[in-house]
Parts: sequence; C-alpha cells; structure tokens
Amino acid sequence: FFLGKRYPSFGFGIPKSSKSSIGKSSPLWQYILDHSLREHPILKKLRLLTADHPCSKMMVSCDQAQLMANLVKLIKAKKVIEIGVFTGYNTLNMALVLPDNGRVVACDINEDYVKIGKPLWKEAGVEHKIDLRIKPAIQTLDELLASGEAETFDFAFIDADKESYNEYYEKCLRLIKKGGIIAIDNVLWSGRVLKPRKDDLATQSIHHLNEKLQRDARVNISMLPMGDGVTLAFKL
Ligand SMILES: C[S@@+](CC[C@H](N)C(=O)[O-])C[C@H]1O[C@@H](n2cnc3c(N)ncnc32)[C@H](O)[C@@H]1O
Repeated sequence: FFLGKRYPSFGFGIPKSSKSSIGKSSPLWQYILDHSLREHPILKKLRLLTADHPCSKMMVSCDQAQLMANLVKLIKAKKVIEIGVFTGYNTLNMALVLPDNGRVVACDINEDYVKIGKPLWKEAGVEHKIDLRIKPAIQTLDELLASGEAETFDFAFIDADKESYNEYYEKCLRLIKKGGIIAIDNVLWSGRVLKPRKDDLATQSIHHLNEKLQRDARVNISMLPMGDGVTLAFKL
C-alpha cells in the first residue's frame, strides 16, 4: 500500500530522459528530483544528450546514480565495475567520485552507444579513470579473475543483458572485497517479476536471482523501489 501510494504509476510510464518506476509526469518524481538531485553539469549534459536516443529508456535513473555515487564515496571506493555502459552516464558518474588513481572497468558490447558519451568523459577530465572493455562482460570478468584481481574491487553495478544476471552476480561476488557493494539494476523489471512468464527468460532470470539473494548468506541486502528497482548486496 505504502509503495503504491508513493509510486502511483509503479511499473508504467518509464520517463524517456531517465528510467524510473515513477511515471515521468508524476509530481512526486519531480519533487524528488527538485529536492535531492545534485547533478554534475556534464552528467546533466550527457543525460539530455541520451534522452534523444531511441533507446534512451535504458539509461540509469539519475536519482539512482546519485545514490550509487554516494555509496562509492562512503566506502572510499577505488575500483569499480560497470556491467552495461550504454552512453556512459553511470560510468561518468562513478569516475567523477573516484579518487584520481581510481578505476572504472566499463563493460559493453556496443561501441556505438559508448561513443556517444565518451567525449563527455574527456570533457569532465575523468577519461583516465575509465578502462573501457568492448566485449561480452562475462569475458571481461573472467579476465579480471584470471589476472589476479579477485577481491580487489569495491563496487559493481550490474545493468546489462538480464539472462546473464546470475553469472554476473557470482563473478562480481568473487571480484569484490569484503565490505564491498554490488548494485543490481531492474530487479522489479517494470513489475513483470510479479508473474514471470515461462517463455520470458529475462524476467525468469531476474526473479530467480531475487529469490536467491533473499536467502544468500554471503551478503546483506536491501531491495529499493528506485528506478526500475535496485538491489544493493553488501558482501560479508
Ligand atoms: C541498460 S543499458 C546500461 C545503462 C547504463 N548502466 C547507464 O548508466 O545508463 C545495458 C547495456 O548493456 C549492454 N550489453 C548487453 N549485453 C551485454 C553483454 N553481454 N556484455 C556487455 N554489455 C552488454 C548493452 O549494449 C547496453 O549498452
């Protein structure tokens, strides 16, 4: 009931400029942004640039990105993994709050999307912190594990193909240090997790991971109704 009241159009009306479970036209979402968003001007520029893209709804919601930046600062993170870059809004968001010797390993398979945001990484002066890997994210995570980087990362954001979520989670859990955080996006999948259809592999995959996380003793968790739903897993 409470969620329904706070998020009146839960599951519908993903805003074009930034995905969220609250409808674009919801006065509450606008109120949240008006009273909490502190967006770096170049991040804002990238968000507005991405809003014109036909796949703009893939972009992370700006309030969720701000929460992740605050968490990264809180835990004094140095090494971050971004699984699913798209135009690079959250990659830039992470790079902006990392120390100068920090690093974001940014994974995507589509260079055309990434090219849109890359000039803004440079304009923001953080390009040197971004280690972009254009190949399937599973391959990048395996390479990081093979090169002895297990338990050296502080934060990971899982936001790519939903069918691979469990594999991303398991590999990130090995790459993250104790006390590190894994943020998993789209855990509510516009409400489809309530009734996953057998032929809908993406929803099945998200739902299974949600069920597994609920009883996973390796982490503490919080599932937040922010954006399209985000679970924060805190490695024990
Ligand atoms: C939802 S978007 C990511 C949004 C992004 N995190 C942001 O800050 O706006 C998902 C991205 O995952 C990428 N992707 C899909 N399958 C992938 C794979 N197997 N490996 C790496 N990236 C993949 C897509 O090309 C797309 O850019």
